[in-house]
Amino acid sequence: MAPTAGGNPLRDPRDRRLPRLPDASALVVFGVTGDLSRKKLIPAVYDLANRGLLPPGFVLLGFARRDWRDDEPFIEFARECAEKGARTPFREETWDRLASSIKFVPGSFDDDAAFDRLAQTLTGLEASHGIRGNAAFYLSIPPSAFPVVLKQMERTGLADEQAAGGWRRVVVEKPFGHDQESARELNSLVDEVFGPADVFRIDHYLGKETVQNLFALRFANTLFEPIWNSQFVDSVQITMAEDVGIGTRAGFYDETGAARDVLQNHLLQLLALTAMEEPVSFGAATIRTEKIKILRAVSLPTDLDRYAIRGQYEQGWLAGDRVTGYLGEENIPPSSTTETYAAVRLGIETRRWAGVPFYLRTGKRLPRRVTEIAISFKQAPHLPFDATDTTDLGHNQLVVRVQPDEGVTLKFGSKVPGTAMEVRDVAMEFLFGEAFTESLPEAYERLILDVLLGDAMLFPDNAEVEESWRIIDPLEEFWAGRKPYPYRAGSWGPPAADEMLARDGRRWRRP
Ligand SMILES: NC(=O)C1=CN([C@@H]2O[C@H](COP(=O)(O)OP(=O)(O)OC[C@H]3O[C@@H](n4cnc5c(N)ncnc54)[C@H](OP(=O)(O)O)[C@@H]3O)[C@@H](O)[C@H]2O)C=CC1
Ligand SMILES: O=C1O[C@H](COP(=O)(O)O)[C@@H](O)[C@H](O)[C@H]1O
Repeated sequence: MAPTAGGNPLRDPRDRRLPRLPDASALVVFGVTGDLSRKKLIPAVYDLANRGLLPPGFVLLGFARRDWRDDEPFIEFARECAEKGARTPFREETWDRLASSIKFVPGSFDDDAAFDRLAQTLTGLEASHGIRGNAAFYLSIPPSAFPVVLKQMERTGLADEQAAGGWRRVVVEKPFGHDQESARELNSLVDEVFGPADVFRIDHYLGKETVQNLFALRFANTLFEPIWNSQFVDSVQITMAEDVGIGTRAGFYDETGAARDVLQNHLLQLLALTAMEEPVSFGAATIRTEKIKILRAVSLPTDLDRYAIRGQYEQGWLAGDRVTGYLGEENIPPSSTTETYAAVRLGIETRRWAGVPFYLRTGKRLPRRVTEIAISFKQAPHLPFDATDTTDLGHNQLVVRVQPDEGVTLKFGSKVPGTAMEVRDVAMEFLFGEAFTESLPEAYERLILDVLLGDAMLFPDNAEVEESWRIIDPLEEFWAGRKPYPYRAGSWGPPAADEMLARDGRRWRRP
């Protein structure tokens, strides 16, 4: 058996399908009553328990400002979240097992005594649940609270592995900073309190199976590599469209906007995975090395006025329902200029990608929820057909559908049956749901498990985060003080975004 770089050479490759079980440990969730925790984290913990992927001696420890004197109300709260949000069926047997390892500590982030109680509770879990000093701290809290919670952990020694006698890790939610400078400050604080190897900056898009499939598609096949470059690729479009509005997250969203919320992280990560070179092996360091090279090579258009478009939704119709405009949403100031849509043309200054535009767009209240990467290939250099109009012919396209309808589509020209030599585009489809019996796990299941296992491969590092802000900061500076273009809820964004592509002789794909 050939040795694999970075892994155990004696390991049978088939063993990779066997589940890995983390050490006995506690997952401490700050902000456990918040939106993310209710909808994603608690259900993901339940799903992991249901799949038998949590170790004996696992504890879920919630920290929040609720007047819950003992564990019971939190256990009830967590049960509701699991029943509502879990992907796998709700089973009393799984729940009973999990419920016996659910704990709660009430407190506010500025309350020293609460953090002291948290530290004591963790120490006590050694005797009651045998967690061996292992704990991961998940900061599912407003980004403005990251520093105070990190400082509390430093003060109480919660991050101190030697004192704990086990591992200590921290998971920091996005957005990581507000710009490059604040990201740098946060990076130095978090790396100082925990040590760089114990910091897991989460970007849940990397936990999606369909995003990881980019590695397989690109590096497990010979088919695509020879054409994955500027000689054959005309352009790349990365779309993350949402039909939802801002929901109950007005305070967070109005301070953040679409570019900081998802362009800086999810979309730039998708760009990096699409464009990066093959890593020498599959590990955190090697993958990060390739991603950072791409992020460093990203260039912004000189003409931001034409190639960086942002918008804000106005009232409109979605799936037959009338929906309010952004300025009419609860708790949004009527004069807000925060964008809910952003589109930009980026370049990648490398030999492989020189001259290939990467168009990125994201928006709320667009017609449907869809995330995809569409790679458009150049037209064949010669078309031997007697057709009057060949402009639309033979633009092959490979579309990686991240969600929904997870899969890959290959578009190519085919002869239309009949006596004439008429060619029309057809599509060849691969659907995860049809090809595999295994269902797709939620991103947070995979990422929480990886944190407990100490596997940082799917987590961006500090350099990636800072480099991403290097790309976003000039956009934010350019947009500051300018009003976003309005667009109707239920439309595909402001007309200025269509004009941006039309200027280049292209148009957005309608997914
Ligand atoms: N929601 C989502 O879909 C996503 C969120 N994220 C990120 O996850 C993080 C959490 O987001 P989200 O859950 O939406 O935010 P929420 O505002 O819904 O929740 C924040 C949580 O933090 C608690 N909290 C706030 N201030 C304090 C304080 N001073 N002391 C103690 N607890 C406090 C809140 O408690 P209380 O209820 O008492 O106010 C609540 O439990 C953010 O960084 C966000 O950017 C990332 C991706 C998606
Ligand atoms: O990070 C975020 O992602 C969600 C969308 O996530 P998805 O997995 O459902 O595509 C987005 O709604 C939110 O604004 C953003 O913070």
